[in-house]
Amino acid sequence: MEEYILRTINLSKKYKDKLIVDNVNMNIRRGDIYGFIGENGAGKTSVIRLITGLVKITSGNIILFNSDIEENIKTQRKRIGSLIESPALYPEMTAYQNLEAIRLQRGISGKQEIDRVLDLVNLKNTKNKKVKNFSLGMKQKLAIAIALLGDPEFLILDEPINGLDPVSIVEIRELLKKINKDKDTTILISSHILKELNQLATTYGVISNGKLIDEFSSQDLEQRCKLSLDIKVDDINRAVIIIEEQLNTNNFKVIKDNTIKLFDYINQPGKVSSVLVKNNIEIQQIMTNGEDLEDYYVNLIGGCKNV
Ligand SMILES: Nc1ncnc2c1ncn2[C@@H]1O[C@H](COP(=O)(O)OP(=O)(O)OP(=O)(O)O)[C@@H](O)[C@H]1O
Repeated sequence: MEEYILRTINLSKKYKDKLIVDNVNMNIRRGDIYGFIGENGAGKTSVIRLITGLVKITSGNIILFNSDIEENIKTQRKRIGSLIESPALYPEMTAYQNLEAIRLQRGISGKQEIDRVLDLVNLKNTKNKKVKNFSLGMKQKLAIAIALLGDPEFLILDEPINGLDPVSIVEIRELLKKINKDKDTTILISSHILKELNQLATTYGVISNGKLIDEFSSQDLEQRCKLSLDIKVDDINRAVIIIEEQLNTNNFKVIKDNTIKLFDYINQPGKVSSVLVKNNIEIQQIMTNGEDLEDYYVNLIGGCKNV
């Protein structure tokens, strides 16, 4: 049976009369790297704040580690490590001192935990450097190290790669993959840049105007974005037989409107149409189809280019 780390049931948040999180049903399984995508202002941070208990739910429910009772959820939240917006760092302190202060605040035992997280985020060699002299990338890595203190089972990162240079993005991506693989840490990571999540996420949730408009696995996404030759014909049953017998392929599926989605012969529409026409099949339309991830996302959220 699948084990869910988090499910939200019609999760909603209203500010004044405006519903900014609108009946969100989210499903995150153990071991998922859940890419939470949405344009600016879509509601990603608001959902994350509801999950982590920073703001009160207007209506709906959260099931966290199989628990949906408010008192238990409070306890279960201790199993979460989170980075939400920029954390308050002590600028006059080093990375080590910042982590030590937070370790003590949170009551996490063992100083060796600091070395562990500093090592993970590759900040061990910053020694006496004060945080005020850190680059944005270093500060972000320190923020992730803070979220990793105590080795949480569920890591929630709100836009952790925002504004980072490409090298830091790759580093953080590799780090997240590593802890997911080594520790089976479940990760929820939000971004408005689909391309960045694409190399990381195993599951996606897409939010737009406060509504979770889609949730799918990376395999689904690959399938949905796959290139195909779409052929609309008058007689679908015969066309299928001809494709199987004369083009020797069953790498296709029949979709709506008498259309066959053929995943072979993509660059040979002439060959496919001539075989069908020779067998008296009327071709009403033939076109290559397929989207890259960006197109897919833009289409999904209704043509919003702000991604
Ligand atoms: N405390 C608040 N009071 C009123 N409106 C709010 C509050 N917090 C957020 N909002 C509104 O809720 C909407 C969603 O904001 P949110 O920050 O969750 O989006 P987001 O997807 O995280 O965007 P971004 O990528 O820009 O961070 C926005 O329209 C925002 O103005």
